[in-house]
Amino acid sequence: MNLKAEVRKSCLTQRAVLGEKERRTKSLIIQQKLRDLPDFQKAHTVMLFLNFRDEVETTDLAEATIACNKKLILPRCAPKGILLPLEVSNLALDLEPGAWGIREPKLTKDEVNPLEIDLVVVPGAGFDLQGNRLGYGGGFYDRFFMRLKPSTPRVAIAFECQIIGQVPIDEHDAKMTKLITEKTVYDFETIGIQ
Ligand SMILES: Nc1nc2c(c(=O)[nH]1)N(C=O)[C@@H](CNc1ccc(C(=O)N[C@@H](CCC(=O)O)C(=O)O)cc1)CN2
Ligand SMILES: Nc1ncnc2c1ncn2[C@@H]1O[C@H](COP(=O)(O)OP(=O)(O)OP(=O)(O)O)[C@@H](O)[C@H]1O
Repeated sequence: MNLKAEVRKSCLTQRAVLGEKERRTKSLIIQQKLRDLPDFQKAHTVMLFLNFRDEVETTDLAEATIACNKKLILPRCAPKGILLPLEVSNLALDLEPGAWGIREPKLTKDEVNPLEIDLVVVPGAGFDLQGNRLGYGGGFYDRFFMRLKPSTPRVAIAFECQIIGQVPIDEHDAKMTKLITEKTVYDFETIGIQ
């Protein structure tokens, strides 16, 4: 197994240790921290993801985004590692089980221009405190980040137990601007500015 795959496995094993109840409680805290962020409050168009497997739960956040009249964008996996950003206005009507059983927008939903997105909330298997991210190995988000405005915040959400000393990185791996856990908000933009 290569290094990324090995580290990914270890991060996912750590995350799986959390019980259902613990994950629910921590997820509520993380979602609230995200809602408190100026990046979120200022944003008109927010791209979230809907959780699968043992990820931070995000359904409440998605509902809240719609309820405060923001444009909600959710990703749909397309061939060749492409992520389609589709607009969702109703979680009960606009979704279907997609790739890997992830709740994804139906293909009939409108595709938005990535340049219009004000904030991207990012999932991941593991993170380090230099802002590096390890995903599931599809390369979906790294390809997608290249289509955003460079100034669009990329805010990862994860449990504290998914943080490791150093994420193995390649040239194409984009850094996060922030990472929210149940413990705190790590801000990687200010690094090097102080
Ligand atoms: N909730 C959520 N949605 C998301 C992501 C995510 O991380 N979380 N993604 C973030 O990118 C994309 C989906 N990416 C995925 C990439 C790989 C596998 C997967 O199961 N891969 C195989 C191993 C493949 C291999 O080793 O080559 C597996 O784990 O069995 C699942 C999702 C888009 N949507
Ligand atoms: N911007 C890119 N352009 C071309 N290929 C890319 C790009 N980003 C990633 N890839 C390719 O995609 C594959 C998976 O990359 P990587 O392991 O970094 O994915 P990941 O960040 O873990 O996955 P994800 O973003 O789907 O959660 C690698 O083979 C990598 O070379």
